[in-house]
Amino acid sequence: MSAFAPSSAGRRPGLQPARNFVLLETRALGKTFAIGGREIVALAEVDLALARGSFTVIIGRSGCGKSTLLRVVAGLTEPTSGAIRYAHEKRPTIGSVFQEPRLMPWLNVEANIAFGLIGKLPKSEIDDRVTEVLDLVGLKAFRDAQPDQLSGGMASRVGLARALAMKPDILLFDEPFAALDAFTRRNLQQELSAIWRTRQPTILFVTHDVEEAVVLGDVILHMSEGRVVDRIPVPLAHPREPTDSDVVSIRSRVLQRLAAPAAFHHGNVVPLQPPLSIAVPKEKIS
Ligand SMILES: Nc1ncnc2c1ncn2[C@@H]1O[C@H](COP(=O)(O)OP(=O)(O)OP(=O)(O)O)[C@@H](O)[C@H]1O
Repeated sequence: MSAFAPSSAGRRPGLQPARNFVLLETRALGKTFAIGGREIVALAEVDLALARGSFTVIIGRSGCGKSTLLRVVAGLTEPTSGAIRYAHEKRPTIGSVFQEPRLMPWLNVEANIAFGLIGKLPKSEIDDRVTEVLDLVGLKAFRDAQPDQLSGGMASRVGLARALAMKPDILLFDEPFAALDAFTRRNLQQELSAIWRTRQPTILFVTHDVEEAVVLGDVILHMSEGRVVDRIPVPLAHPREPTDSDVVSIRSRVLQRLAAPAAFHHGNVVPLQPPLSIAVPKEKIS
């Protein structure tokens, strides 16, 4: 599809203002499934705009369509209605990270990470990429380890490294840290935040955890019944700590908005007012 201008100010909550170049945009995206003769509407009408280098977090109740949206954006499932548009002729490359790292048990860490690159790059370049991403996720010493020799957190890091090694235009995360203990989860959040700050990938991240959403995201989209019903900017500088007073205060306001999203439906989006002391990073979506 041909290049398109960044969308104008959020017509519906999933769209964002036109300050950054939009890499991928969905318009009225719909997906229905049939189960036993019954029609299930997983996505009703999703508008979403991913600006290059943005970190968008999706939260919402179980069954509201988050994973389906990721699958449609990843090209793993065809939408039933609506459209996905890209900034370039070519579909952006997309990497996915799931709750279970889905490593191949018969391959060691290096081979798991290199797998998707074999045949696409010369061996020396693959080796360099593996070294680079293992360094990023702090697992250089485990290059030769087998998956069953890793802890859950280490396996998650390998899953993240594998996605990073592909250097995709967009990284999709489906509750990647949900199964981990609080300490490992916090470490991985910090590592992901650092990787995002240094490499600026475009990220779409699904979580049930509001604190995680506020610590990581530039913008939080609330999904309900297959729609984006609220768009909440998080205009805080990175890195963020869960205990930062600004994070705590935005988290509690997000929780309030989750409880009463109707007031913010359909473009009637009221940005959270950050305290005056908060530095709003330049180049970020407001
Ligand atoms: N392959 C499928 N076949 C039939 N129905 C499906 C399929 N995938 C998803 N659904 C239905 O679509 C709806 C949305 O599911 P989805 O997995 O996207 O929700 P979710 O928000 O990711 O939930 P959770 O937070 O529990 O992971 C649900 O009603 C689910 O039953």
